[in-house]
Amino acid sequence: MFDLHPNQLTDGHNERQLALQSLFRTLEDHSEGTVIVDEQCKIVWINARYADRFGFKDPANAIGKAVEEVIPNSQLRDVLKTGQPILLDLMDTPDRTLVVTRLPLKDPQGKLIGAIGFALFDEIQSLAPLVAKFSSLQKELAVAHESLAQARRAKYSFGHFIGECDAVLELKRQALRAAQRDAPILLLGETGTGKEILAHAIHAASPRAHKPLVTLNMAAIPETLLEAELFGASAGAYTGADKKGRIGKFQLAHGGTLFLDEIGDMPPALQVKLLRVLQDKEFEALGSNQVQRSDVRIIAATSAPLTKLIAEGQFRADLFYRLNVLTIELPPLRARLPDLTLLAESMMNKLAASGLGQHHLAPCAIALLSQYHWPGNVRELHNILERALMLSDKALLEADDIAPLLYPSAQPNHSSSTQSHAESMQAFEQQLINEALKNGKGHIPTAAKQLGLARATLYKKIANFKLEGAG
Ligand SMILES: Nc1ncnc2c1ncn2[C@@H]1O[C@H](COP(=O)(O)OP(=O)(O)OP(=O)(O)O)[C@@H](O)[C@H]1O
Repeated sequence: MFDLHPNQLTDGHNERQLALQSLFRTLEDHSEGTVIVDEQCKIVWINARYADRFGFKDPANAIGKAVEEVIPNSQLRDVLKTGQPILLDLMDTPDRTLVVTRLPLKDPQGKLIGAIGFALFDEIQSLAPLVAKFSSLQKELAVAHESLAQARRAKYSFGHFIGECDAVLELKRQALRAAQRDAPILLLGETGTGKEILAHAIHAASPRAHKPLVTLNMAAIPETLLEAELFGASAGAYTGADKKGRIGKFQLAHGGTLFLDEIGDMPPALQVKLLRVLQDKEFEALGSNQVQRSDVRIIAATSAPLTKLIAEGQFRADLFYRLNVLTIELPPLRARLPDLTLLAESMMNKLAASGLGQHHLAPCAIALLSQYHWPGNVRELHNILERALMLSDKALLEADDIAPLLYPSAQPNHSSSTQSHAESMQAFEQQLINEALKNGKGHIPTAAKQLGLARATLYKKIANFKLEGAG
């Protein structure tokens, strides 16, 4: 195909020139059409075959015309604008789709002087398997994007936050007002008081509602992975599975809201980086020095005593002041007992729908629940009711059905009647911890939450008891 004579190849000066000429001739001979335009995108040359395809019997009649007057869907003007080739593309013509290549033409000094287009072939059918695969991959991608977007929408609105007592109405008023602003929000409250529901509701009521809501729980991710989880990692920042790089939660939440749960557990080094994002709206991915802009609204939550953590040097005061702009305190369940019946009935309705049968609470059961101190708050109420429903067939639950679940140690335990008070208490605590670990499938932060204990306290207790499966 390349009609170079072997002697000509030994001439180093001519080699490149000959190769270029030969390449052009080969493409010209074997393509369906060739067109060359000048820097104004006017046709300076078109071969007869190509001109004929567009209704010009004599190619000379196409010369001097703007390329689009002859080839309506030509993109050669884009090549002139960008100076970049379009190596492979599909172009529709009135009778068929062509596979085309478009290249910029430059003079020896590199100045753009025009562009050249080749219609490589019109046998689009030969590309059918490739095109079919491409369109099926595109469809799969669209489905995956949709389900990801679904996962990043708010799951709860203010309607899901059950409660009508004065404290809760005031809480909802504050949250609704905060939703309209763009400053960070800090949600404070004991474990199980509904901070996560409220974060979702705030996002759903904010002007960012149609953008993603992304959540990261600081206590649930090992410290070594947190930075990449939050800010992303550039390719090569890692070895192993993540060596391709990673998109961080800040990028995923772009335009929307980032909910940072258990902010009190954020490692000090990351606190500095978060502070910078809050101040300057800038950050860099792990292993990259490229500065990225962040348009993310932060909602942070914690059940930890932040002021105590600051005093102990575990939480930065400057970060606290940045976060502590719109602060909302969620009251514990024991401070909103008027809502207990409403909460319990709503939970029992949901549990009934999940197949546990419709139950109600007798006044004596409600009185008993109202006396309890609820260290695990609304989450604990849900657990107690779920267990009561599983254990009883009665439609109307009474105090006797609930008491053993609230105060198991108060129940007679004949096998341990010879134990001292301290031994009984220890056995009881061990049993509680074992149960929480079982419920949480060995996950210590989950078990700690259920028990209303700090993680560090639970670790210590487990070490003392030498519990099996503490994981
Ligand atoms: N006001 C409420 N109405 C209905 N359900 C609630 C309410 N508050 C909490 N819950 C339920 O209690 C459980 C715990 O709520 P959530 O996770 O929002 O609490 P949290 O304060 O974020 O807890 P933690 O600090 O342990 O993460 C969830 O199942 C939630 O649905």
